[in-house]
Amino acid sequence: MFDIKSGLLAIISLTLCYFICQTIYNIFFHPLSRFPGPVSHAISRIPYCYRLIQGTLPFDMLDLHRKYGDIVRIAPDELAFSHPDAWKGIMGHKNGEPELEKAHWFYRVVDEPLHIANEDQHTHKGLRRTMAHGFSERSMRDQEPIIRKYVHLLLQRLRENSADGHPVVMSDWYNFTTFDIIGDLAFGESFGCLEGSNYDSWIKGIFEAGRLGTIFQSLSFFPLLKTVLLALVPKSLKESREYHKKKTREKMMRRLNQAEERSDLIEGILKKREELNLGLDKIISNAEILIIGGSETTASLLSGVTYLLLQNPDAYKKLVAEVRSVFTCQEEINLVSVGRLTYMMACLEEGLRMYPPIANGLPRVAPKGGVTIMGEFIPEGTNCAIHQWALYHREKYFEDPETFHPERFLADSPFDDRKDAFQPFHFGPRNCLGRNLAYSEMRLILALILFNFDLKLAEESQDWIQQKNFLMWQKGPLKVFLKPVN
Ligand code: HEM
Repeated sequence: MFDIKSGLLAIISLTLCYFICQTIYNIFFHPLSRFPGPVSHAISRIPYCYRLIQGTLPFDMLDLHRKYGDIVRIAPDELAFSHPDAWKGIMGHKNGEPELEKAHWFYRVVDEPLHIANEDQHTHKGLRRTMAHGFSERSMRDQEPIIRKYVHLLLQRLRENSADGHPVVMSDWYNFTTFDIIGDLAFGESFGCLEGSNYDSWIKGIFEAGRLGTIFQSLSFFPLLKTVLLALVPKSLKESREYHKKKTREKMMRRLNQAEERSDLIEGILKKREELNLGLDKIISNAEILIIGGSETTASLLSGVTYLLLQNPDAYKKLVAEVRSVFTCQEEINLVSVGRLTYMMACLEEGLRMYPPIANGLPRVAPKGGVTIMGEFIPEGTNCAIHQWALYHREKYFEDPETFHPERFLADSPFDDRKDAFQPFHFGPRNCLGRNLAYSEMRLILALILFNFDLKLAEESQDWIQQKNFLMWQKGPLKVFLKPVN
């Protein structure tokens, strides 16, 4: 007689049997089984998700590469690469062959309109060509007055806030500045962070999105669980999301209603919106990705490099001497003239190496028919990623990687490094469109601060760099004493 008990037993046995067969297949017969890595990662996606959600993935990846080598299997269907040649193999131009598309489980976690950073290859090309105008040398020259306006407000705020002799939270001030600048360049108005000395709720949402993003990415592998959890999201959270969308829409409508032409980052796609078939939602999602990609990244690096300089007094003194000798007054400091600061550039590069704003690997997927990377055949459907923080901390490619040595990036560097491993803005047709803007903006801000103030790290921020990473660094307050130079 078939009763409930034996039915249940049969289901449990079948499930167990399925998992055992799956485990044996993943370890011994899967096309990726020849690649080294921890058995737990070969069997299941869960260990990867656990590290991602815990915020320790960048550091764990370094341990894994040290133990297993340049190519590590970090999930049943994912390989992590840690070698200079991997950039070209995974992200390089493919000369007519299909590119490795961005992994949907990582890039498209919510049902929102797509944008330049997560569109498929074909649509991306047109968008990028159009948006590139806003990032040209000429546009950047036109954008300079906007950028300067916020940097000058930053200097004013720093003077006011340091006057009582207390340390200022530099990490917040860098965030306020870069969010206001990109807000203006993408939406036609700032977030008022510097004005109000406060974060806008829009920006607080971005910080929360980092942690939530890792959870959603992990849930992509467990769709049933995702559906259940989404159904449990409280009504208040859904309402606040709707409110956020409404405010963003109003922001963009104000930009669209501006009559005069504006040489900003969004003008290009506004002009071609019909040709590219871009509705308001898509324009907004592209503006949003500019804010997310263009402000937290530069602000993180500015905080990181400030910390590293203040922990390395020789480098700090050398940089201050450079800024104050190349320029005699602050009016000389602009987006172009900061190009004369060679030591500053080396400091920023070294900051990007030790504290890359995009620390984790962003997975791409091997196309139909597979692909060859670093001489290895990689079967189709395999996720492939390069984890920057881990790669830049490997002794094999960077001499004395734990120490801040800007000299390694100078022309006559005595360091025996593999510089081609260093790609903080990624590589190939989907590399960072804002690279030049980022460098100019960061140099302008840092140069003006060092020209105007002497800096000292507060005691409570000595270990500031010990952070977790949830797609972005979980920066604590970076407290710094500022003393006006004159
Ligand atoms: C230190 C600062 C920055 C770093 C380290 C950085 C890094 C990156 C990286 C690694 C990517 C590739 C992402 C991927 O493969 O999915 C990227 C893409 C992008 N970045 Fe940046 N970024 C920075 C600043 C900026 C700024 C200031 C902007 C301008 C607002 C910007 C705009 C973009 C855009 C539009 C893309 C997408 C490009 C495409 O898909 O064609 N970034 N960035």
